[in-house]
Amino acid sequence: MSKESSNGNHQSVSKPPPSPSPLRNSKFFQSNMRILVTGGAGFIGSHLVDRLMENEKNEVIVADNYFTGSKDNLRKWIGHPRFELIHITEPLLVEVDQIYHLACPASPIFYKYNPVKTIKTNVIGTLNMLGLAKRVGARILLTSTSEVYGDPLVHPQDESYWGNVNPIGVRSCYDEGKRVAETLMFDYHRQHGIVFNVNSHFVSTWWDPITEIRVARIFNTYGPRMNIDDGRVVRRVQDVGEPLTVQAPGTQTRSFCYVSDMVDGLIRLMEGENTGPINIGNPGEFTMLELAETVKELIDSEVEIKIVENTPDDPRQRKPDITKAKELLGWEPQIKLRDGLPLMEEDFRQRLGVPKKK
Ligand SMILES: O=c1ccn([C@@H]2O[C@H](COP(=O)(O)OP(=O)(O)O[C@H]3OC[C@@H](O)[C@H](O)[C@H]3O)[C@@H](O)[C@H]2O)c(=O)[nH]1
Repeated sequence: MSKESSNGNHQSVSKPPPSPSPLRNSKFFQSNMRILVTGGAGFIGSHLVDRLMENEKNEVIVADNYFTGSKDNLRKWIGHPRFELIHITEPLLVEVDQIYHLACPASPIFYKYNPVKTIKTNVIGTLNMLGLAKRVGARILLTSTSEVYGDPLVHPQDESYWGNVNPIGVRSCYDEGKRVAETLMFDYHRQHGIVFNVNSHFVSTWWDPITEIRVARIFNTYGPRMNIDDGRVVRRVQDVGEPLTVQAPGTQTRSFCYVSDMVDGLIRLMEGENTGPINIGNPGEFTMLELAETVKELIDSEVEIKIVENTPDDPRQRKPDITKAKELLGWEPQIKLRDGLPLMEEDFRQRLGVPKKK
């Protein structure tokens, strides 16, 4: 807000800052952090909720439409006094301090199933969450994706790379959707709360703070609680009793991050001082054939590896440069693929009721 002064410059108008809720400062009410997690019933979301709930000062609200997530993932928190679960597809009116915005189908088979819904989730969903963040002054973190790099021509990918995305391809509902979501995040950040005078000098507007944003570009993630029907490669190569389907040519690469490492990176980003975008992923790079061979070696030595047809626009290589995450967040992944795969397999066997192979 600004007004014209006698010398023609815009001056900031004095307006008292919003006073914090009296309850927050009361000695009987600990200053809890109220955190919204969209997509919190999903694979990464539910692990994030577990970690946030471990802190007794946090109250967690999950908003999910259960398209790919499941209440089952949050079983242990349902009914907890610091936890709330909302079934939602529409704009949301809540008072929160932080928003982790994860909601979006992430497996290619799911996001390509209803591409219009996918892009709407990324564009309209992110706009709604930014509107909420702005209204209540919450810090918002977007889980963007390594798919913003498309079929990358730079390897490994660092955050300064603009990507190589087919804007009209079958994956673009997700890739371009996330790219727009990133744009919205930075536009809100730049636009809101900044007032310039006529000489283009910045005038601080402490009562209307800049929307605080955090953008994580997350790379392929795996671990317990992935949807049984997820269809992503780490899930598929663990289909008990089924051949391991490797999509041709099998030389394409991915880098797989265990879910607990991912959650740790997201929380560090949220709590830190950097907007990002920051790559969160494990730089250990494998071809899909190497992945299948590793599963064969660790989990089922008799399983057949079958080469099947690939899908359009499949990125040929992907590996995060995590220099920024290391330097700015003090983060790097701890769990190697060889250690994480058996943990994931154990979870799948338990959920499917399948005995361990001798
Ligand atoms: O059964 C399968 C499935 C997939 N694949 C191959 O495995 C590779 C990885 O495919 P996935 O379906 O697991 O996931 P993608 O890497 O293509 O996309 C993922 O990227 C990062 C995230 O943001 C998303 O989770 C997702 O879009 C691809 O090269 C694919 O061709 C197989 O070889 N066999």
